[in-house]
Amino acid sequence: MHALPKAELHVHLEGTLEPELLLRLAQKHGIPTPYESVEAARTAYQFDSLQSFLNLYYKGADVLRDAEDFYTLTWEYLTRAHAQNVCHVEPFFDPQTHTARDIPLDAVFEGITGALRQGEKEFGITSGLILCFLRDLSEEAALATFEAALPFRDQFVGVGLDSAEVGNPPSKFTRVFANAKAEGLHLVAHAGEEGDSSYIWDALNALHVTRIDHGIACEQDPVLVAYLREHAIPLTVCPLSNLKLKAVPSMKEHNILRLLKEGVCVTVNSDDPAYFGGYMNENYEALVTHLGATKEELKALTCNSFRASFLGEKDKQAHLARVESM
Ligand SMILES: Nc1ncnc2[nH]cnc12
Ligand SMILES: [Zn+2]
Repeated sequence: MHALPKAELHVHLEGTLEPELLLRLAQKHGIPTPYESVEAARTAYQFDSLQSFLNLYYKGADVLRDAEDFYTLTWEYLTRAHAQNVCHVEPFFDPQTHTARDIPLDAVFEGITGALRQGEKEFGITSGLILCFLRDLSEEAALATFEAALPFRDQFVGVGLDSAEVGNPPSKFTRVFANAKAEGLHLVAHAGEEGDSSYIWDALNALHVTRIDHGIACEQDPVLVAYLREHAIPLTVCPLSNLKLKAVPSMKEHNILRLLKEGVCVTVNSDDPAYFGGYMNENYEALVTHLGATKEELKALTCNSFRASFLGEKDKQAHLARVESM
């Protein structure tokens, strides 16, 4: 499993901020931190809901101030991903978390894409960056963010939707997703994480996304499960995240392998690994330990990660052939 080549399609770069780096950057910028030590930070990372996590996650992101910080953040993530045989990544970032603090967008892009380029050069990790809108903010704010990001259009391949789900349905963002589609961008959205299956339908029908982030609530609606299977709409599932944020009561009750058996294109991802206690391999390991995932199932999940990616057909086939040969 460790040796299997994998693609990661659901990871928030801000969620890869390990306590060690958080403290280092706080010291660099002379910012008081809410944590006295790495241990204190890890102890504080206890959540009972998505919102309780987001409160700490946005607070942590405050230490990211300049291009060098975004470079280091992304580089450290890529180094960990490479050590776990992740060979393609489609990471998210939240520009509004940074522009709200007057961090210029060009510093954010410069740092992130500089590291992604270096990751391809040094590790051979290919990537496609996804710009996420914060759904608890207005669509006007998302539209302004999208306009501001257009000068960097060649540095991202898609747009997504994240932050507090319940009460912020995808259809709130219909216009900005239509604009992104007109720009030829890929469309994804978090849906059915804490929200019910109606959020997934809404993301499909109102935003026309081609991939759903999380999506575990689809099981509430058998018609939706059949739709996802028949239209080959992938789900980027994040098992450890779902456990930590109590989207599932226990790992034993996680539905990822049930959905795999039902023919849904489910994939394994880490979401916010610095906060949820594991990167890609720890997420796969949880499926072996608690759900008895077999080698064939692990291979099917890694194959799905390439099928569900925004790689070109030739690259997908090359990766799939490598997995099949193992
Ligand atoms: N799991 C998650 N759900 C929604 N927004 C997020 N932002 C970072 N992680 C998230
Ligand atoms: Zn997420």
